[in-house]
Amino acid sequence: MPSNVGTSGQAQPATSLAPPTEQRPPQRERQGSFGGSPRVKHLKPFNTANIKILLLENVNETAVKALRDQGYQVETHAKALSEDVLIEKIRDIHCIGIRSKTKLTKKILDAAEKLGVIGCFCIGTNQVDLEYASQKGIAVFNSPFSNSRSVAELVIAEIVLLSRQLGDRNIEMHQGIWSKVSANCYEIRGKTLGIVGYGHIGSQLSVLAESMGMRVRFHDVVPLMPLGTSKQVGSLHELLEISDFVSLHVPETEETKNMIGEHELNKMKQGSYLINASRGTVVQIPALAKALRSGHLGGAAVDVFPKEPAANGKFFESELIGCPNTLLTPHIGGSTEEAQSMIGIEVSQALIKFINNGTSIGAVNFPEVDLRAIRDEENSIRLCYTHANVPGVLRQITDILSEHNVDKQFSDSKGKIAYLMADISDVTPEQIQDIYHRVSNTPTNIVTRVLY
Ligand SMILES: NC(=O)C1=CN([C@@H]2O[C@H](COP(=O)(O)OP(=O)(O)OC[C@H]3O[C@@H](n4cnc5c(N)ncnc54)[C@H](O)[C@@H]3O)[C@@H](O)[C@H]2O)C=CC1
Ligand SMILES: O=C(O)C(=O)COP(=O)(O)O
Repeated sequence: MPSNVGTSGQAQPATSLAPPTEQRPPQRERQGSFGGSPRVKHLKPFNTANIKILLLENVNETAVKALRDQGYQVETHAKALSEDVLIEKIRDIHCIGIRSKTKLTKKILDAAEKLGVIGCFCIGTNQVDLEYASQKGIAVFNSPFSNSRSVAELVIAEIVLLSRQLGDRNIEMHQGIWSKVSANCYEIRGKTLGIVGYGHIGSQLSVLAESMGMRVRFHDVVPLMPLGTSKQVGSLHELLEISDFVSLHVPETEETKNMIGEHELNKMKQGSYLINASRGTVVQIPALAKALRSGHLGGAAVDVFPKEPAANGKFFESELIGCPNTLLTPHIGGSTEEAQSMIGIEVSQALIKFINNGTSIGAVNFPEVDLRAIRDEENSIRLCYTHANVPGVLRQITDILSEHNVDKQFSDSKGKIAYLMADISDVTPEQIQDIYHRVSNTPTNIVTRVLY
């Protein structure tokens, strides 16, 4: 992170922590003071132009604008970068924004010398080594539901398309073939939709499907409130056996990898349909291709693949190409103007709050910590301390801060790490330097930042 946003125990020069008044950011806006409530300080890093942000995979303009408006240096790329280029680029940056394609592995994160925060401008965070990121004190944010509606609408369309074999009819017409058939074409009214994973997308789909007259059943690993007249069933196998359509909406985890293979496909009804807009690894593609070619399944719609091309125009290969009544889409479930614009706003705001204020609310791999606004006083600071979650740390911090006026403090832990925020008033530049130096040199330090 930038000069005043220290990393891993490296003491920063005094000037970077306590700039002279004339070097401070312009006087910040002040919050309205109903009933004489105290003015609040809008924290900002010392020099926002020092903060370098790399945005990949065509992250929406709403995010680019919001981040540039903060004064950060923002570099954008329309595509994912190759591993070699990414390793080079990530070395020097403080924040990276990605979508579902960029894999932030241990190797890549190890190359990132200053990285403090990652923004996934999508729902899935499986492309990031979350545990390793937290060990390195890197917070990861995503957009948990801004594209859920777009995915649910796509699936509704696919249910109708599959049921009427529209994909195949469309291909035939473009080849000049007139083939008017009604055999094995159905209305969706009264058919059973089986949803696997009844979270944001699955439950939204449930509501839309019922409004089209479908009967909805779902399977999830946790008991959930069924919406409308839908019902949760006892097991995945039970769901597969009773459904005319099965739609997958689970995250990529160890448990969901290869969740649908030959055995599961055989459990599905003769002539039923499978839809996968979750993650490519959830379905075993050779088994699905076999079930489609044999006619056991009536069709499938697949939006996500175990291996996806890195960019538009690159070659796509799959055993599913040419299978009957099979709709293949290039991972566009969340690709609508509405979703991308909302995601851009939501994730950029989370990144700005973390960089400027230390707020980790909404982080997927970090303890969620926030403090009410800091008092607008010249000599007040906010300490943000990410540390190993072991006994005795708070005692050390209390010792260091005991000579100062701690206005408020909050800390929380998640797994192996913990995160503490403390607002301290009436500190001189020398004292700020001393606090920073002592805290960042504690044996449990992962990242220490001082904001003002
Ligand atoms: N195709 C696309 O463009 C998009 C794909 N996605 C994918 O869809 C996934 C689901 O998204 P949301 O609904 O927002 O997630 P969510 O987290 O709201 O819901 C996921 C649900 O799956 C359940 N679940 C987890 N493991 C399970 C298992 N083994 N068996 C049954 N249920 C299980 C969870 O309990 C949860 O209720 C995302 O993780 C992402 O990978 C999301 C957005 C766009
Ligand atoms: O939101 C998700 O998890 C998605 O899969 C959408 O990914 P994308 O932003 O289109 O790369």
